[in-house]
Amino acid sequence: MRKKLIVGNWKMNGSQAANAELLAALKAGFNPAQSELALCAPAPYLLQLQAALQGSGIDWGAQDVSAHEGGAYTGEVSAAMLRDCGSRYVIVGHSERRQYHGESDDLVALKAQRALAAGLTPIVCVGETLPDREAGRTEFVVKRQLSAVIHAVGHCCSEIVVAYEPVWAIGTGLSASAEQAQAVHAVLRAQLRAATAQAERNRILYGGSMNAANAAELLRQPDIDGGLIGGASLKAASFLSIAAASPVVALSN
Ligand SMILES: O=C(CO)COP(=O)(O)O
Repeated sequence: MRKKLIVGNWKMNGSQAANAELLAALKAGFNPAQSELALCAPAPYLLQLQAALQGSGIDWGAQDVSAHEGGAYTGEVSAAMLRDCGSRYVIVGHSERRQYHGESDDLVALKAQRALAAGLTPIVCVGETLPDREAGRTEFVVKRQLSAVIHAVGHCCSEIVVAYEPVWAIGTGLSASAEQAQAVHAVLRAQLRAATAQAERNRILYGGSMNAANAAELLRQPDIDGGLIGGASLKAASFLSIAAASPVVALSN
């Protein structure tokens, strides 16, 4: 079993003062024997995370990255800049970016490629909307989204993290059931296995209303390797209790 990876996606939340409090509490409560922990913060706070978290065992990263390498792209943040701020991870293709910023599968794939080239681990989000699920299109949609990334990153495929985030479960308080999530994770694992001999290394996270109450059951599933947590990552107590719900793993990967 892979050691669980619990990632907080702060989305557009935080302030220097609130972050300082949250980071101090997380550092004090983090138990590296239980899980790996990472925080994906708004870009202006990455240096604050670097200063606070260096040497703590907690990783950090961003929530988006430019598809361009650098130059005249006003407002964009490059993968190299994120790396320069000590980031290990970057989320790409979050449904909020796909939905509100029109990000296509191909753009997300390019961003994943840029991230890997700069030494970052992309956390590639996939997930169906409620109409997709109701029309029986869940598998088709998530496979199409992941396929674009697999195609773009080629032999680096085993280095990505995948996050299955059903859009209907995000911020709604209505998590997918452990069975629903595991079924989709198994589909994604099979897709990764077909693309790389090292698919057992890939972590596939679940995201969508994961909280202290439902984390243990979700994290017990064989293909759920961790969580991508929104709302519940903004409070130290709830985020740490999700991390503490990770099953104990004898051998880390
Ligand atoms: O979008 C998410 C993480 O990326 C999930 O958000 P919530 O945990 O708030 O549902």
